[in-house]
Amino acid sequence: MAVFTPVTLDDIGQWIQQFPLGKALTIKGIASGIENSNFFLTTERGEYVLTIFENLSFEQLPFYLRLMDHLAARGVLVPAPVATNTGELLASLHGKPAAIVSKLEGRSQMDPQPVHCAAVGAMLARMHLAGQDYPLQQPNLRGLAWWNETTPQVLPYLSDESAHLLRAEMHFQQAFAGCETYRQLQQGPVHADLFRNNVMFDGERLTGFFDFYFAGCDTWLFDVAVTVNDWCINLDTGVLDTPRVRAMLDAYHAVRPFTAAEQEAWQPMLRAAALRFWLSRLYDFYQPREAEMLTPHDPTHFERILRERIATPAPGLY
Ligand SMILES: Nc1ncnc2c1ncn2[C@@H]1O[C@H](COP(=O)(O)OP(=O)(O)OP(=O)(O)O)[C@@H](O)[C@H]1O
Ligand SMILES: N[C@@H](CCO)C(=O)O
Repeated sequence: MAVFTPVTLDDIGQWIQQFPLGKALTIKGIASGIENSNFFLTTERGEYVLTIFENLSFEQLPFYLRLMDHLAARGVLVPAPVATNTGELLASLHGKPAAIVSKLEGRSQMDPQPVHCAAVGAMLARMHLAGQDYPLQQPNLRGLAWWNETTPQVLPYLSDESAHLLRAEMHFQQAFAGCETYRQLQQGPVHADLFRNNVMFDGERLTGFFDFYFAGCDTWLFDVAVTVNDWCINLDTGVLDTPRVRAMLDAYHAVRPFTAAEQEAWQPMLRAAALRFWLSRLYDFYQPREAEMLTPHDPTHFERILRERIATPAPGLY
């Protein structure tokens, strides 16, 4: 469990009054999650999720919360932040930024079938389109600049073979990010971490995307690649499962058709998406933060996926 900042009902008795939610009735720490402290909160008005942000600042957070607000207002299924009585989406709790968002129904689908992948693909395309007129700008903070900064910090811990792969892939991705095809890719706000544990389903019905705290402005294709690399693979080998890949890409394409530049960039983008999570998992593994009972994710999973994407071409976008 990772509740970094404990909160009791007593702590929030007064605090909750700044929201139009009535009295707080129950609060319960949520066991999963490695970035923030999350709680299920029941008030007189309903069920919500309270998040205390452990790493993001008051300056950084409006980008994420206003994005969720923007998307929710346009019918994309995401948690809607609850504004305070003075219209703020953020409040301070135990000296840290905190927000209350609506609670999504359902649970994560950790063994997705093509029907789930299709629902995710269609909603992802809707999200990209709905984000087009989002006025705030923030780069993907886990993009190429962060990879450049992080690579030398993790290289000393790697075997020769893995270090060679990391160096070679960084060269490849630097060239890719500078090429003409890359420049033609559509960009906008992206989720950037749309793994199975960040989507809720009620049976086959998608009820929402959540955990937007890695979102930023990046290519839409990067978002698609991150999502395919988690939803549409054999988890033991990293090999893509064609029926799930097709279901996700076809459903996306039906809402927001992929472009020729995106088709050309697809194979390197799948590698970029694998590299991003290999690097962040290496970083978390070798530079662990202090946290209660925190288990870092396994970096070798994404090393395996990266090797597989280099070795085997993925099905095309369309
Ligand atoms: N809006 C929501 N509705 C319902 N459940 C939610 C919501 N937000 C978070 N949760 C629950 O809280 C858990 C942890 O949330 P979240 O994934 O955002 O945490 P995190 O610390 O950012 O973790 P990580 O980055 O590892 O995914 C989720 O697995 C989910 O069960
Ligand atoms: N989805 C990330 C964790 C951060 O949300 C990972 O699996 O490495």
